[in-house]
Amino acid sequence: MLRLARYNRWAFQVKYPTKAPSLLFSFSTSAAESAPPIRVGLTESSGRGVFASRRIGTGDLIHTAQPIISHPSLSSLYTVCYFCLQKLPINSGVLQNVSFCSKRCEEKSKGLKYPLLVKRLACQVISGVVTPDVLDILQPEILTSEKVSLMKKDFALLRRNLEDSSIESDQMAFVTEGWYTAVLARIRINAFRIEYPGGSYEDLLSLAAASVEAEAAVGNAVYMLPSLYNHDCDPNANIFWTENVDAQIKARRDIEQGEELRICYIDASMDYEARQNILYEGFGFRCNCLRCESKD
Ligand SMILES: C[S@@+](CC[C@H](N)C(=O)[O-])C[C@H]1O[C@@H](n2cnc3c(N)ncnc32)[C@H](O)[C@@H]1O
Repeated sequence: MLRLARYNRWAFQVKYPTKAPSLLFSFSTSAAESAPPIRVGLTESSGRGVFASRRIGTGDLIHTAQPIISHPSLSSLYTVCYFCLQKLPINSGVLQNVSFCSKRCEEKSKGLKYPLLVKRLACQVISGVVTPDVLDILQPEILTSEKVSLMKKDFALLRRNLEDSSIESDQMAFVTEGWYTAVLARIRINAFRIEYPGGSYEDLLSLAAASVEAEAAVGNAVYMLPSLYNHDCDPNANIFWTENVDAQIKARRDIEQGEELRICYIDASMDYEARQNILYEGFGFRCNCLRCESKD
């Protein structure tokens, strides 16, 4: 999970509903027939969380999820579809100069190409795909006043960028400093880094190139339901991507009804101190999982 956040004390006014979202879930036919075996509820000490509503077996697909917003990483701009992040075909060793894998993806993205999730979201709102408050339900990062000042500079750039694109002022009336910081505060702690499992020769080549450029991810995306999963350093569920931006969540072991489902936000092979530091510095919380409580 991409977590760039620093979690400091600055009273940030947010709309933060506790109602579970009911949109943007999609369910595979191999998952439960009608609804996934989960419910969203309150945990004792980690805010909202996702719980098993019935027993789930090891390896079961719990649900899949489509993103609210996504964008390719800069090194993948021309190698994956700009909308669904699926790898683009390679033609005789030369990458085709296309950015969408299909007409459908091109139409769904309305042809818009912006490198940042927040700009992408602004464009989606302007083109009527989503409403400006679509991310309000997600937990925001708590921002320092210094961070907000920095964001304001970026905000001015975004406004200028939209004005330069000849977008009518009433169409972008929602693009205020308040909207920008609130959206970014959510993106920063809820965006996932999308990496595909390496397999083919091309995958290995691009992985090698990516490690030189320190960017193995094909892109980033924000989802609704997956953002409600809390972290565990020994998780009982995994989130992963196989060929495009659609996420899959699977059980890593048998899970009893009522048990909280948790995924791992970081590299769980690190030691206790390193994990705690990364989770605190980057994600803004002290991990309360069993593994951390026993300082393993
Ligand atoms: C992506 S959100 C997860 C959903 C969140 N609990 C909510 O109510 O929206 C990440 C936030 O959940 C809390 N959290 C997640 N895992 C945690 C853990 N292992 N220990 C303590 N807090 C945790 C932290 O506040 C963290 O910033």
